[in-house]
Amino acid sequence: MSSIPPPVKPVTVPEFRSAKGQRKLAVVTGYDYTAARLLDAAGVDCILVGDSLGMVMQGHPNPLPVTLPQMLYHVQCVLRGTKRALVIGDLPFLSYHESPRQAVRNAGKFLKAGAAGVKLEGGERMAEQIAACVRADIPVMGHVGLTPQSVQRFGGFKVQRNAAQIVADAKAVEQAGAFSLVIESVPPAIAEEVTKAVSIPTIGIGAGAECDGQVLVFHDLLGLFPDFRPKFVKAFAELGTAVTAGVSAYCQAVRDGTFPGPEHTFK
Ligand SMILES: Nc1nc(=O)c2c([nH]1)NC[C@@H]1CN(c3ccc(C(=O)N[C@@H](CCC(=O)O)C(=O)O)cc3)CN21
Ligand SMILES: CC(C)C(=O)C(=O)O
Ligand SMILES: [Mg+2]
Repeated sequence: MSSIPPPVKPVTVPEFRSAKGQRKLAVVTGYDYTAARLLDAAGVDCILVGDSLGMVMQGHPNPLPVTLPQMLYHVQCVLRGTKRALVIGDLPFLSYHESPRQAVRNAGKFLKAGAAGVKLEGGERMAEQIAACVRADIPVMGHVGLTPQSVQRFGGFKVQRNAAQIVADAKAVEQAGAFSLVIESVPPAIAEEVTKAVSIPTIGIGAGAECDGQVLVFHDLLGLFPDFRPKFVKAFAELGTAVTAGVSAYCQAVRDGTFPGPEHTFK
C-alpha cells in the first residue's frame, strides 16, 4: 500500500472572503503547535492567533501586556502545526495605533513569519491603518464592537450597544479594504444589521447567530479556562475536568507504586 497523504486544500484569504452567503465560517483561536494540529485536523476554516493569549497563556487580566515578539513566536508555533486552515495573527496593543506606517511595518512581520493576514481592532479610527496594510498587500481582518484592547476606556469587558457607531465602524473597515470582520459582544440585532450592511464575512463572538461565521477562544470552547465563562461561551467539551482527573490519577499511581508498570519499563 502506498501512503500518499490525502490532498489538503489550504484555505486562502479570497476563499474565506467569498464564503459569505455560501457557508458558515468556523474560527477558533490557537496559540501552539499541538493545538494547531488538532484544530487543523478538526477542519476549522481559520486559526486566529489571538492576543487573548495574554489571558489564557500568560494569566494577565486583559490582553494589554502582550508584545509583538510574543505574538510572532506563537504564530510560528501555530504555523508548524497547520496544513489547511487560514492562520491570522492578532496585532497586539500599541503595535499599530501610532500610525499607518507602524501598522504596515508590524503587520508585515506576521506575513514574513508565514501568516496569511493580520487582525486589528477598531473601526473608523483605524481605517487609515487598515487601508495602508491593504495597499501593502497585507490582508486585514477588522474587529468592532467590544474591542478588548480598549478595556480601560470601556471600564471592563462590556456589551457594546451603540448601533450607529458599530455600523459606521463596520462600514469603515469594509471601505478600507478588510477581507473579513470580527464583531464582539453586541446584541444580535446590531450584528445582523452589520452583516447585511457589509459585503465581507462577519465573524461573531457574543454577537448572535446571524453572523457569517463564529469565533471562540480555544480554552473556552473546550472547558479549559477557569477564570470566567462569559454568556456567549459554550464549552463543547469539559477538558479541564478531564485534565484534573487524569493528572490526579497519575499522582495516585505514582504514590501507590502502580505506575510505572512492567509494560512501561525497559527490559
Ligand atoms: N478566555 C477568553 N475568552 C474570550 O472570549 C476573550 C478572552 N479570553 N480574552 C480577550 C477577550 C476578553 N473577552 C471577554 C471577557 C469577558 C466578558 C464578559 O465577562 N462579559 C459579560 C458581560 C459583561 C456586561 O456587559 O455586563 C458576560 O456575562 O458575558 C466578555 C468578553 C473576550 N475575549
Ligand atoms: C476572540 C478573538 C476575536 C480575539 O481577538 C482574540 O482571541 O484575541
Ligand atoms: Mg484579540
